[in-house]
This record gives sequence, structure tokens and C-alpha cells, in this order.
Amino acid sequence: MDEDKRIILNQLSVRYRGSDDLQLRDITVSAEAGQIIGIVGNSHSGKSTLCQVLAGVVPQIISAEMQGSCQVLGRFAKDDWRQYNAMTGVVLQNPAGQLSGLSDTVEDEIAFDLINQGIDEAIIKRRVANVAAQMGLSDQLGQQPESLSGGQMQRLAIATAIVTDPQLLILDDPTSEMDPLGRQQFFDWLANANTTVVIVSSELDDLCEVADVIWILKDGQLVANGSPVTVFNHLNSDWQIPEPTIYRLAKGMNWRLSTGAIPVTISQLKEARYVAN
Ligand SMILES: Nc1ncnc2c1ncn2[C@@H]1O[C@H](COP(=O)(O)OP(=O)(O)OP(=O)(O)O)[C@@H](O)[C@H]1O
Repeated sequence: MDEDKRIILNQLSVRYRGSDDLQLRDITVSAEAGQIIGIVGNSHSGKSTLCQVLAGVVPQIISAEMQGSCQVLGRFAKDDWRQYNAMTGVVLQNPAGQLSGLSDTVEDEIAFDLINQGIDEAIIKRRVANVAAQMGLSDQLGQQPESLSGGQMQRLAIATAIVTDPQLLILDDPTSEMDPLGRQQFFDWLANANTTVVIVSSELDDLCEVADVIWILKDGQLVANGSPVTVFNHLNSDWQIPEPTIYRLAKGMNWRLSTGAIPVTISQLKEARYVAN
């Protein structure tokens, strides 16, 4: 196995400046390149902090005391912040706050990083049109970014994050303001995304469908790491994480996989069989 191609957190602890408590506590975990990693946890469990560490924002921009290490696809943020930053596409909470503030149109906003990179205009136009179509924003390209709805704003933030083809996409609750159809379209898109993705989401049903692994955080600690079916079959009530819909349905109907596990996805549900008590 090539270690350079993984996300490797080693005894990672983080404390924001001025804070008495650790926001992340001694997290050791790894994931393979190309995987979709779903981060789940209740409020204040450290999900956004972990996203910001993976993005290098903590401690490069937001100062914090950091112990241990965070290695992403062979790089450390502190070694070469510019290169590290170029490797990641990031959508943090509050996408409106990520707007450049310098673009008159959605098209220019999506193109912003590409223009800065000096890429040929015709190529930029093609890439922007392609990404806008993927995010369902083709009809909004001429609009002012500030005029978009919350869900459209989130799709714009995702478009700006993916237009540079990042090797790692970090998405912190990217669908919180999308309507149900927009959310479904986003998760359908994510299922086919061709990059490594870390996504925080409370949409557990959707997350189970797309994630290769789920990390559960509780009070800044990593308390579970595994495939969705493994993690949700070993939920601890102390973590205060709800059960996915299909899990609850199958548990209620006594349907089990051949392994004895309770299914968490539609395809697993199709394979499940009734087990008499
Ligand atoms: N910049 C900061 N400075 C100091 N403390 C912070 C900062 N950002 C977050 N915190 C604190 O760190 C803890 C973890 O917050 P974080 O936002 O990472 O949790 P979360 O799981 O993403 O929560 P939520 O689901 O509510 O967004 C919280 O107690 C929060 O108040």
C-alpha cells in the first residue's frame, strides 16, 4: 500500500487559541484515496474543526494549538501551504461567506480561481459551463451571486470548489439549505464523483448510500470508523446519533443480511431476508 495516497491522522489533537478544552482529541485514523468519507456527530462534536484541519485552514489561517499530524495525499499543510491549498476544494459552513465578493455574475465567480491561474479563456468558459451544468446552475450563470437562494448558493460554492479539479474535496454540511430534490441531485452527483471526498452531513440515509467509510465524532474523539453498515450496526446510544431509515425499517421487519447485519442502503435491503425470532 502506498502511504502517500492516504489521508492519515496521527494522534491529532486541536485546541483553538483561548479555549480551555480540546476540540479534537487524539484522533488516529486513515482512509484511502478515492474514498468518500462521511463525518457524523452531534453538535459541537468537532466535525467542522476536523474539516478545517483537513483543509489546512486550522492552524494555517485560524490559529490553534495542534498536536500530532494530519497528512493528506502525501502532503502536510505546514510544508507548502500554497500547494496544499491548491490540492483541496473546500466548502465550509456558510457558503455565502466564501464568495470572492469581486464577481458580478455566477459565471465569473465559478471562473475566479481559473482566471487567477491564467488559464485560456475558451477553456475557462467550457469548464465553467460544465461545472455549472453538474450543479444545476446553467440558468443562473448571468445572475449576481448575492441573488441566489441558500441552496443555489451552496451549489455555487461546490461549483467553485470543483472547477479546479481538486484531489480532495472537503464539504461541511453542503446540503443544509438545499430543497429535497436539490439534495437528492447533489448526492447522486457525489456518488459518481471521481475524487477523494470528506463530507460532513446529517443526511444519514443519503450518506449511507454514497460513503465508503463513516467516522463518528463524539466530544472531539473518533468513536467509530468503518463502513456504513458496520458503523450503524454498532451504534452506541451515548453517541446520540439517529439510525438511518432503512436500518430502522429492516430492524422493525426483522430483515437481515446473510452476515446477520441490518442493512443501511437500498441495495443491501434488496439482498436482506426475513429472519424469524
Ligand atoms: N474559532 C473557534 N474558536 C474557539 N472555539 C471554537 C472555534 N470554532 C469552533 N469552536 C468550538 O469548538 C467546538 C467544536 O466545534 P465544531 O464547529 O467543530 O463542531 P461541529 O461538530 O461542527 O458542530 P455543529 O454541528 O454545531 O456545526 C465547539 O465547542 C465550538 O464552540
